[in-house]
Amino acid sequence: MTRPQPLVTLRGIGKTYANGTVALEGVDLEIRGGEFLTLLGPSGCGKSTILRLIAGLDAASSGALTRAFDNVGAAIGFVFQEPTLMPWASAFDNVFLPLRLQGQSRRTAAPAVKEALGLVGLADFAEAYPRELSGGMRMRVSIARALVLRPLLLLMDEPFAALDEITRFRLNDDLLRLQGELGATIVFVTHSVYESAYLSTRIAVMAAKPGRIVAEIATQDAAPRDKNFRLSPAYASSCKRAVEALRDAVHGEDF
Ligand SMILES: Nc1ncnc2c1ncn2[C@@H]1O[C@H](COP(=O)(O)OP(=O)(O)OP(=O)(O)O)[C@@H](O)[C@H]1O
Repeated sequence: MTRPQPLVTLRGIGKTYANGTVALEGVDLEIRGGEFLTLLGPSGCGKSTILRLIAGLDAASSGALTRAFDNVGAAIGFVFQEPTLMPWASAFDNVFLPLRLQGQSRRTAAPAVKEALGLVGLADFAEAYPRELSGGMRMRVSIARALVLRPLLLLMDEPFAALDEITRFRLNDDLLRLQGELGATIVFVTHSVYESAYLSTRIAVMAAKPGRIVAEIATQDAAPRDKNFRLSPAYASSCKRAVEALRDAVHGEDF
């Protein structure tokens, strides 16, 4: 059986910034349809740089990056660590933005905007302003804005890092539910071993100086992600493998 073509393929990717920082060297990575891939690694190992290259927000210095789709703007949704909402606009208008930029009228876009807000549990908060929402709710609006174009691929750069643990757990569950409902492929950046082990079907562990991938951990066969999963041996085993790979990755440094 032939494997389906990956959505995005990185081959021998290097990235050196203008100031000489070698952010990535020799990165080989395939993003496969339907997977939840986490990039896990210490600060500065190039996780955000990989997302930016995949999204076409920056260009690689060497190697080849190929995508199985053309319209990058419509096919990729991006969620950043900060919700980056327009403070003067309602939740509705924030989620409407990508459709507005496509030239849609508010009235034409309304069903899609309401659906996206509904997907993240904010159907009743369309008219609320960011200042009226909690941190978790603001992040939900940000996710709805990324989903409103129904992207093939969702790139998420430490989206829950600033949230408290309980809110983070809740959003982790919501994200898995959303992925199941939408069938989206997700590439997720985190520093957290626990978050990576909970969410992913595959973890790419990275090391810094230069940024590179040092291990891939498949967690696909772990038990279903229900309320007991965080207490399960499968989860503990994924955490252990990720900790060991990270320890090897930062060998010689404090861990
Ligand atoms: N525009 C830039 N110009 C120069 N150096 C940069 C630029 N962007 C990132 N870097 C450097 O490239 C390296 C990788 O950065 P990147 O933000 O991709 O890492 P990261 O793993 O996402 O880090 P963090 O977890 O702290 O967000 C770091 O050394 C960073 O300082």
